[in-house]
Amino acid sequence: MSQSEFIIRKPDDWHLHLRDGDMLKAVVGHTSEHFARAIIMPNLVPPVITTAQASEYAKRIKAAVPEGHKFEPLMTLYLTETTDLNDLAAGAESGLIKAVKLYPAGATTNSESGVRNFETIVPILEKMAEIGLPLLVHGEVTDPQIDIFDREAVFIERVLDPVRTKVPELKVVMEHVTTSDGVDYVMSGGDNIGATITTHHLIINRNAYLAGGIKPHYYCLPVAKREEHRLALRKAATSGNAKFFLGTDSAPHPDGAKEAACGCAGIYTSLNTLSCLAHVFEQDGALENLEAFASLNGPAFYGLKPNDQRVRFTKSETPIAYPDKINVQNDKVTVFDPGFPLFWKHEEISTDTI
Ligand SMILES: NC(=O)N[C@@H](CC(=O)O)C(=O)O
Ligand SMILES: [Zn+2]
Ligand SMILES: [Zn+2]
Repeated sequence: MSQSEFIIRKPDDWHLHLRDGDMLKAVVGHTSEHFARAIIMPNLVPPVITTAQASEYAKRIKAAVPEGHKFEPLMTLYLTETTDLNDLAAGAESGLIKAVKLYPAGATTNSESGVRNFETIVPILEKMAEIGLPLLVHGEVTDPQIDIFDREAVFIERVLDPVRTKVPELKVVMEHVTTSDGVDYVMSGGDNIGATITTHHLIINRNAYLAGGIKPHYYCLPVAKREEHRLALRKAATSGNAKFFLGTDSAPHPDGAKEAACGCAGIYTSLNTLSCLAHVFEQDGALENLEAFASLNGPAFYGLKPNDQRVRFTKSETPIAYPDKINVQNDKVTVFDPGFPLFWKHEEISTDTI
């Protein structure tokens, strides 16, 4: 399909790191400008474990949203082995808590308070299944014996599948799926499993951070895999299949923390994500499925209505300009460089005109 303009419902981001304090203030506008809602990751330091903490964090996010933007943070709790089941159920009941995030301890940024023994959380998962609260998983094992490129596939076999067999009614989202193994597992898993796919995993493979010098701004977790896996993700995302939806996993770190001997994992994509996605979907001849991926499949999985607002995408003749870095206090955050120029602009339009 060759076209230079199209309109979709306003997208949501089903996996987002906003951080806190100065970083939150610096980044939230890049999301709230183009997304109506986002699932907010709870891996702060200290993590967001209780409903009261989530409620306070939601207030700080709302206070940081620039004037004129309408944005709803969808709050999550960080699952620990000592999470209070009653607090979690009450948080869900109140409507504030939309999901619970499982980090295997040590798997990624700020995951030290995560879960070591998966048996301990079974009663919590049973309660979540009962009340229909989704479990969001960072799907990688932490066993040092397992090669980092295999950690997602081994997580499915050792943790995810046994958990789903034990608690079959549990709704699960495999966050930032990166392998064909993950895509196949989700595809064959019935209605109560879905997956988010990031923008960057649709664009980069492992050469991006390893070939021609080490490139810390393409380093994230799960690490981008071989090209065949990227292609499997592209196929899943652009197919329109309701199980797959956008979760940018935009994860800002100051440059100083990434350009280091032990650099942090995370790629900052909020600022140019929608232009990148339009490029990807156009390349794959699937612009008609961008709305499903970015605006329809996520709400359907979460049992929410899609947004009423509309966004118009227009393809410009010349590449669009965007900053390669943003300022945060005394440091910078590098914006994701897709490696090709971007031509798709987008703006919210008045619904009276459609
Ligand atoms: N994706 C990342 O590489 N980093 C995320 C954590 C996560 O989502 O695993 C972060 O919080 O920085
Ligand atoms: Zn993660
Ligand atoms: Zn993340």
